[in-house]
Amino acid sequence: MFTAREREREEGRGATKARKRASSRGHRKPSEEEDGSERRAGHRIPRENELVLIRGHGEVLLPTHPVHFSIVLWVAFLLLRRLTPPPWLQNPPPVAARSGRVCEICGEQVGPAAAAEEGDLFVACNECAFPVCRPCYEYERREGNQVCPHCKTRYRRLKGPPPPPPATATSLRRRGRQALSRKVPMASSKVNPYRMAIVLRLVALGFFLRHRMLNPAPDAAGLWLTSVVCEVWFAVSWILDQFPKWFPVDRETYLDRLSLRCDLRYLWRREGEPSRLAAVDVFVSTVDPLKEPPLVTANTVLSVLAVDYPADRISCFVSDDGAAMLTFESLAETAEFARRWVPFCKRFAVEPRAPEMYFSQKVDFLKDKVHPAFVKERRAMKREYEEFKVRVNALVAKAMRAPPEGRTMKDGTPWPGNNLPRLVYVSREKRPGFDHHKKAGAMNALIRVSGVLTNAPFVLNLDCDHYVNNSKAIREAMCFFMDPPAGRKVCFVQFPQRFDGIDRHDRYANRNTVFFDINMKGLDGIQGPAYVGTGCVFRRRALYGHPPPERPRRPRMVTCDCLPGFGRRKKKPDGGVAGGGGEMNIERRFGLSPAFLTSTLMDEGGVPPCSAPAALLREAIHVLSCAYEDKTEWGSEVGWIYGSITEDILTGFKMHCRGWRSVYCNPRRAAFKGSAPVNLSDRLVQVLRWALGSVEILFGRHNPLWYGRRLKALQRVAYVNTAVYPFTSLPLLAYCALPPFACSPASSSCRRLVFIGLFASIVATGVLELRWSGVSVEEWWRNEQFWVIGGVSAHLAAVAQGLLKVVAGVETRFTVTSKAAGTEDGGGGGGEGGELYAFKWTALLIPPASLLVANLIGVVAGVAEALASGYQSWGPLFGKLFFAFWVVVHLYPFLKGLMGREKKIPTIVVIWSVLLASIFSLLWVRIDPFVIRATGPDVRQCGINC
Ligand SMILES: O=c1ccn([C@@H]2O[C@H](COP(=O)(O)OP(=O)(O)O[C@H]3O[C@H](CO)[C@@H](O)[C@H](O)[C@H]3O)[C@@H](O)[C@H]2O)c(=O)[nH]1
Ligand SMILES: [Mn+2]
Ligand SMILES: [Zn+2]
Ligand SMILES: [Zn+2]
Repeated sequence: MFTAREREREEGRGATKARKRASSRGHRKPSEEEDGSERRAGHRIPRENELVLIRGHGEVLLPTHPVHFSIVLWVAFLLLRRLTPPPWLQNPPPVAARSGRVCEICGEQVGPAAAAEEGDLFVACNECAFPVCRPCYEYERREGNQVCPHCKTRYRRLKGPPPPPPATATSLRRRGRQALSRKVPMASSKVNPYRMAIVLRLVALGFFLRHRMLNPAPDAAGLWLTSVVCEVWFAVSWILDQFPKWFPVDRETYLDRLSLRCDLRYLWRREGEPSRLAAVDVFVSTVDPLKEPPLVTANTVLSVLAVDYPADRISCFVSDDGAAMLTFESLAETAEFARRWVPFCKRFAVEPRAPEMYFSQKVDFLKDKVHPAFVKERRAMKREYEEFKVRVNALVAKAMRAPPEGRTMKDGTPWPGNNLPRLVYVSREKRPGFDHHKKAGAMNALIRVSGVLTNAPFVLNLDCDHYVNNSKAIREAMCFFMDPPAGRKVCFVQFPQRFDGIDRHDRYANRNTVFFDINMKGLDGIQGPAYVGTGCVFRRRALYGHPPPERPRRPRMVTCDCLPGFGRRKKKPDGGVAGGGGEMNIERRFGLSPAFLTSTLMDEGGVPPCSAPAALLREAIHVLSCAYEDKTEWGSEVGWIYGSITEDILTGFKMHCRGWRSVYCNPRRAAFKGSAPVNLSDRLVQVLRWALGSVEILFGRHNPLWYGRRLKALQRVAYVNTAVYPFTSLPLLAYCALPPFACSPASSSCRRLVFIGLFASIVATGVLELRWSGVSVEEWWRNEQFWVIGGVSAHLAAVAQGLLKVVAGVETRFTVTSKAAGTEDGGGGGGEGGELYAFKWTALLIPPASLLVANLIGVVAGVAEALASGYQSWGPLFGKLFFAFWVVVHLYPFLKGLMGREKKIPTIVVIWSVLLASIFSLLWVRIDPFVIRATGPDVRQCGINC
């Protein structure tokens, strides 16, 4: 309820604060420092900390306010259906229903539950309801392997007839105690062959390396040694990548059961009794309104505010790291527009709830929507959104041209009512001389502010471009957190990153499906997925550096109005505060804000009821000051962890080290969607940043090789892989650059066998991996290609920069990726607008371009030479050609990216690469570092017996 003016009054009053604020900038001057152009020059401009609490109210559609409106509708719905819950509230459709209730073992009809009865069908497995007839079931229990053939749950003895009754509201309520989620191991028919292939590949690799080591080439020792070192490194990096994928799992959530536990009671709750769903603070980070257009952030915020969750349990905090007037003003517009948008979304249950994406969907929006008012409302809404866009874009235009007389603050009038989720704009203080720690610093500022203002026990973190695509996403996460025994050990629930607006063929592997659908599922079977920076719901306690609760307590068999193991714990904090607490300790840990310290002690979240808004606000500004974290454990033990620009990996790693587990949640409708860099240069810069962050982790305090007592072994392997993968770029470069490596190793039949075996096992693991994960061959291939492209450019640069940081202390920078505004250039699908072809010069383009040229020259020269010198040289040529070809096909998307739409390679790239390539080949011919000159006339013969 704070308007800008009130805020200024607040600030004016804080006399002590003003003293703390060093020197000249004692009061806020809305002058040229607000200017976008100055801000553009760099993000280090010291800014006053500012915080405005904006609260909107919902549009009244019915006598009740909008949140309750949907509930009222729902009650009516339930009553109409005589308390049979709506389909989405019922169990996930059992497999039986889908397959027509035919036994999956013998093909007979699945009979009735009890011999004497008609009606309900026999259900063998209470977990997944996989259709198995009673005779088959009996047989499986007596002589078979006694588990459900589908989900592998042990069959429980079914005494006599009682099958689970069909779902009714009453029975559902009784089942209210059931698990909210379930781990679904991959079908063993898919995973076991995969594991076998891995073992075979390991064996073949062993033979291959043994063969290579036992057969040195005496006349080309350098070449031989290099190749063996490279091959051993490739083998190691493969093992690091492979073994964490040994236990892949999927998960299933039961939103219906969650609803039942929380919403039904919410429905029938007494006046004033809050919902049972835990509160969630949503953090949205943005930094540069020019690269991250306000409309993108606005859409993300709108999708958060409209999420399918009780409004009083959601607060949205936007971190503006650029302290941009533009971001603030567009946010004020957004809050205003949300008053219409949110009720509309909830009333008609539209998806997604980011208006830009919603209105650009090319689907028949009338399908399945029978509500008579819908068409009219939708049209009106669309018009309003267009007007909103015009207003926001006008703000952007205004920000571009700085008025000479300086800017004035737009005055928000206080918004009456409070039916929307809270929306808070936060811009932390930054000053020269203070490291602001990039995104991690911004997130830590938000977690403190939110701790003071709302203190929800859960926190959702989103990048400004990652909007909520599935309005039930937060509920999905709650299915894991609120599951009594297992949920208490869960520190975060990570959703995969999915993207809009990527070109159809995903030329630069932006979707990252191999990572999100293979590696992450593998990790989920060990200790849990890594945190990837966005689309992640945290337990606040885990962010505060607490370890997981020690002994998981059995769920209490209690009356249904209590949530076992959740919310009613009356115990003291789990001794997480190092050394068991004490005021001194917790101050040293969290800093000197009494309000914040109090909030960390609130076991179930929330702020003390007596706190006055003005005092809270003052305290919120205090915890935003840039010196707040001095001599505290922020960034080292608490909150987002500093020291790497991939703060995400490090933050998740730290939690896993403390013994927490995380969960990977992959609902059918993607939970969140974001934008990815579209053109080659941006993509390379992004990959460079990630790789550099990894190198920083490797050289930092949190080296996964030894850090972390409670990290599981395979999880450690995965983190080691994350930290060392950029180094694979070195052998990769060697392999791509030295064609003579290509000497065919196949001369004796035994060697040939080893080679073929290796090759076959590589193909087999690949194919089987794709089979269990459902990733397509094209996606896999793009990933391989980009592994080479990124490897010989971005990863290489990352290794160099990382070493520079270690040796010379050169600080690393966070280059934000540009986000396309809206979906104009093909957003929802396609994305083949100008952006894809945009060419931006970066030095990262040089190495792959040189390699491309060198290998193309190699192919031509090789063929020419072979033609000149006759038959006998075709053998070795084949090997050379093979590898040159391998390099060229991998770099092909890179070539396409270079050529742009006009299919012309920019001159500068041509010059550079031809130069480098010719220097390189000259060196190669002249000096020939590896090949000791052979005696014969054929001087350029390769040293290895070929
Ligand atoms: O000083 C900074 C720099 C960045 N950001 C925010 O960080 C987010 C991620 O930046 P982006 O340029 O989109 O990077 P991506 O490579 O797309 O992001 C991935 O990788 C990052 C780590 O490198 C993670 O932080 C992100 O969550 C993850 O989505 C954006 O919301 C930015 O606004 C800040 O808040 N402050
Ligand atoms: Mn991003
Ligand atoms: Zn059968
Ligand atoms: Zn089953």
